Amino acid sequence: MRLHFTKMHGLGNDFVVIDAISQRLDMTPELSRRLADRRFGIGCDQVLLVEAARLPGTEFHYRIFNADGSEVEQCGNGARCFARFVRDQGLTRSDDIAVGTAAGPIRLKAQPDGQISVDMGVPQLDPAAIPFQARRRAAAYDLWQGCSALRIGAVSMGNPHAVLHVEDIAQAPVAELGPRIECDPRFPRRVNVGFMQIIDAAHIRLRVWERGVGETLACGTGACAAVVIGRLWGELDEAVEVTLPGGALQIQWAGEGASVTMTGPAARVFEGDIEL
Ligand SMILES: N[C@H](CCC[C@H](N)C(=O)O)C(=O)O
Repeated sequence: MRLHFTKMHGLGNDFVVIDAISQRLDMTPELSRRLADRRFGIGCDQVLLVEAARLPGTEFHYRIFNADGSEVEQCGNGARCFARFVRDQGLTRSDDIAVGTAAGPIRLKAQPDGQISVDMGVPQLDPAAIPFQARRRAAAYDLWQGCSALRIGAVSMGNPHAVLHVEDIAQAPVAELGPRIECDPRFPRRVNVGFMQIIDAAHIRLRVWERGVGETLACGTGACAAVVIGRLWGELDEAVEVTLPGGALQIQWAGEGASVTMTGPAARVFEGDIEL
């Protein structure tokens, strides 16, 4: 079976994007691992499927698979690439595209400068919605005890995120703490882990250990999660520039009950066919 794909990225967080409307595709964890494999497949952080709409009021359905084969609820950088893909492929002429995801509908807006703005929905802070095991909701939680005690924020952007504060992003223990927190039993569906250095109230630097992938060059939902937690900690304004290793995203969040808006680029790298 031959499968046509487009390789894309959002600030270096890279994707294999597949039109699963014009191509018949039964995606499995094994197939998504194969496509994501950087030696035996095409190579990417996530595989994104463009499917026919399932919800009234949406134009498409958007599915996301991590490199480890796990299907997940949301991907922010991928959403921007999704918008560019469906417009470039002529699958829509809209510049304001409603898309269904496992986490519910999101809105993708093509900006005149070529960037894409995404309404990422309202962040969920109740532990049960993240999900995260805690007796009650709090702006910060103690993870682990004793000398390895950590203070984290926890939030869902449709997918689960833990956020911790670091003094120097370059020295952040991403490889050491990322996998340990990702698989901590208090996160029953595992978790993405953001390491945030606050530069000032309108600018942070961020590195993210992504659930199911490892450290990526950028994480869109991670940038949203970090701004939400930073605001809850009273340290960030409504509009924040988030600088990740792969580049910068603009995040806006007016506060509890409001949607988070993310704006940034989406790039096409190449198209190809793979024999399966
Ligand atoms: N690793 C994430 C999915 C991709 C998120 C990221 N690539 C983004 O841009 O939001 C998870 O397991 O929830």
